[in-house]
Amino acid sequence: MFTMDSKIPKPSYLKKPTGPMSLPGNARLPLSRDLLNLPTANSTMFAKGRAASPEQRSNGVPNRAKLRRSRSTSDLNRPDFHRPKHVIKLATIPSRMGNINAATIAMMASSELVRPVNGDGSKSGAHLLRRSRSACDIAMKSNVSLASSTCSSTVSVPKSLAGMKRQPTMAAVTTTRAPVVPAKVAKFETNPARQGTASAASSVVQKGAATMATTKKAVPLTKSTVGTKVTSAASVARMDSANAPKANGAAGKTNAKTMSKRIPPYDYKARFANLQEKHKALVEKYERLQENNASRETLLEQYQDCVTELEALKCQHQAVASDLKSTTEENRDLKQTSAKLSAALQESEAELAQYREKFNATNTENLELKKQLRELEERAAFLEEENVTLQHTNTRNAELLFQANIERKDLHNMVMDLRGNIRVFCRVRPPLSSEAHRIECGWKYLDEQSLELAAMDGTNKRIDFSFDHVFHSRTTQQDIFDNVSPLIQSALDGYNVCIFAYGQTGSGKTYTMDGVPDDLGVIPRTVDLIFNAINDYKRFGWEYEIHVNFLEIYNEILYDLLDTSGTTKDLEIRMANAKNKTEVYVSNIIEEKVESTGRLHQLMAIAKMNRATAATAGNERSSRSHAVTKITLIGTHREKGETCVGSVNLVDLAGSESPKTSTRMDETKNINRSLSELSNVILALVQRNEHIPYRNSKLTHLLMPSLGGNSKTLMFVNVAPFQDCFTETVKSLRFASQVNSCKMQKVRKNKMLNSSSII
Ligand SMILES: Nc1ncnc2c1ncn2[C@@H]1O[C@H](COP(=O)(O)OP(=O)(O)OP(=O)(O)O)[C@@H](O)[C@H]1O
Repeated sequence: MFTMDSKIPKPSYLKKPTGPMSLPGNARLPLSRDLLNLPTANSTMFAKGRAASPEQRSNGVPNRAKLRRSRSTSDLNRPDFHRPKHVIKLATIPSRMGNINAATIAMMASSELVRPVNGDGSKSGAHLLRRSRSACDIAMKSNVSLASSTCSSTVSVPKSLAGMKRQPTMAAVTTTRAPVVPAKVAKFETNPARQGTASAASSVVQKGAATMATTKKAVPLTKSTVGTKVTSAASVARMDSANAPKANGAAGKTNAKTMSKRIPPYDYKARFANLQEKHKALVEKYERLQENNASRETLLEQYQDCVTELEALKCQHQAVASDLKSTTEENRDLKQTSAKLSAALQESEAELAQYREKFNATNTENLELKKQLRELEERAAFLEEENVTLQHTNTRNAELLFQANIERKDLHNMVMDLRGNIRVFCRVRPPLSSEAHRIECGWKYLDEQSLELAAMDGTNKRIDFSFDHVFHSRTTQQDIFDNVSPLIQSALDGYNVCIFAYGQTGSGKTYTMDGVPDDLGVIPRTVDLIFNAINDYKRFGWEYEIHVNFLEIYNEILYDLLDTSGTTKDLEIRMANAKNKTEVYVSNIIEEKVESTGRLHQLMAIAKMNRATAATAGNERSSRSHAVTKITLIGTHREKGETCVGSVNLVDLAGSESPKTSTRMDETKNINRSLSELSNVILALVQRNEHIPYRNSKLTHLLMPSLGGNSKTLMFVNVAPFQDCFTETVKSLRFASQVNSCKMQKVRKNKMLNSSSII
């Protein structure tokens, strides 16, 4: 039986194995007898009890030593079993311990090639053997768990493996877990109880290969590397599985021999032979282990390569992770941008929808407008045709109107001729409020053209006068102008018109001609009428230019009333180069072209300020000069190529004054003389004398074109209503009555006359 504590001396050539098989520190290998007691069927064997020894089976007498060992072995599974404190805890020994084949250890133990040694090198006692057997049992049991733990640690402890690459000691071997896994699995393939563990290990290997394959998908591993790993793991598994039956077979043979043939202790020869066989088996085992170790070193190198490659893959993984992170961030930014773009797109779509609605509305409106445009175009075409027709009609009507206007002018002139080329209007002014104390003459207005003047001096003297029109003291300025305006119309038709006021000082001449601001006289009303008339004449195709000058004759000297320079100019009345020698003009006089009523009124105000005035017996502000306002009207009809030039001479004569009452005799004499010359000229015209004394005075010379021949003359004879003016009144009325009775020859219209030659 087992003689682990045999006293047989060891052969000298049997030495304790050193080197790769030596155990470090206090670690020890289990004895062969312990290994022989390992359960071979299943782990429950320990629970069922101790296996019977051959001695027990043969004679039933138990060996006490065996019983103690058996009990010790079985005690491992007993709940009340207590492990000695100084025994090394084999559970913490790395899996390399489990790589030692049980049969090999048994052989070593039986041949005492390996004996447990304490730390001090002394042989262990019986209790150590018991512990060794128990430890071996535990180691056997722990192989199951170590198998899985080894598999699980193949990846998690690569560095420890790297450090123990080439250390054949048990400690180094035990830490080299990853390559051992297949061999361990192979060792237990013969044990049915451990086949499950082996298959689990195989599955672990397959899982490892699968993991590598998965890693290949995730990380670009080289195909050859993965294949080498898997192949190496599989080869180790195959190799160990191939070796395991041999080792188990050797151990089985030894056990069988030991169990079948008991070598007596004294049979040294047999024991030596037995030991030789065991030695031989151990040597073979050792060689196989060397081979396995070499393969494991290869595996370690491959593992190192894998680790290196794994580090590279980690670097790649980090790079890929970094790329993934940046890509993720970029993806996030792109998502944000995409969200913004989506929102903007939605807004744009909404806006587009609004624009489409507007477009549709506008399109509809456009269609409607096009329809209206077509209608308007048709309407325009129709109106164009109608316009052409109307233009023809208008042209014809314009021609008719032009001819009618000519006829009207002729008729108007005929009427004027019938009324007389020189007409006389008599106007009696009313007494002023300040003149209530003055005695009036007896005024009896027989009709519109005659009156009876009665002296209120007690003589009862009555004198009848007839004129073209008699205006009593209550006659308004408008009534006066209504009777004057036909002559202004004649001026627009191309005739020379002269309107003057004759009478005693203070009789109302200036009032009649200029008027007062609240009640305008003939001259301003004439200006307004002219500008209104030329606007109407535009419809007949006539365009008019208006030229104006203001002249004053004071003491037989000519003055320009528009000259505000203060210098005295030499104004001379000169004859125009004309056939009839009746056309005159004034040299060096300012003649302004007027285009508005306002401007003409402005010039009239300037002339009025420059006119000489002084107080007289009959007028506090008497006009002591003859004022002549000349308005020249030049009409042009471009279509007909006709031009007509007319003029209006508006004369406010200085008032005649009795020398008895005059304080300025020279002035009065000049005034009275010029008025007398005017009377002579008019009487000469009336009497159709051959010689007309125009040149006897500046006034008659200036008015020569307007007093005879081509002219229409209107004379206002103004009289004061008072008895103290009776003599001067009768004198004026008699002169006027004489003028009224004269017959002037038929006048002719101005044609194509030079403005400078017309006066
Ligand atoms: N028809 C009238 N109605 C009311 N007042 C009038 C009328 N005629 C003249 N007068 C007033 O009589 C006064 C004298 O008239 P005005 O100055 O016109 O006389 P005259 O003939 O021009 O005198 P002179 O010859 O001295 O210049 C003025 O105060 C004027 O306002």
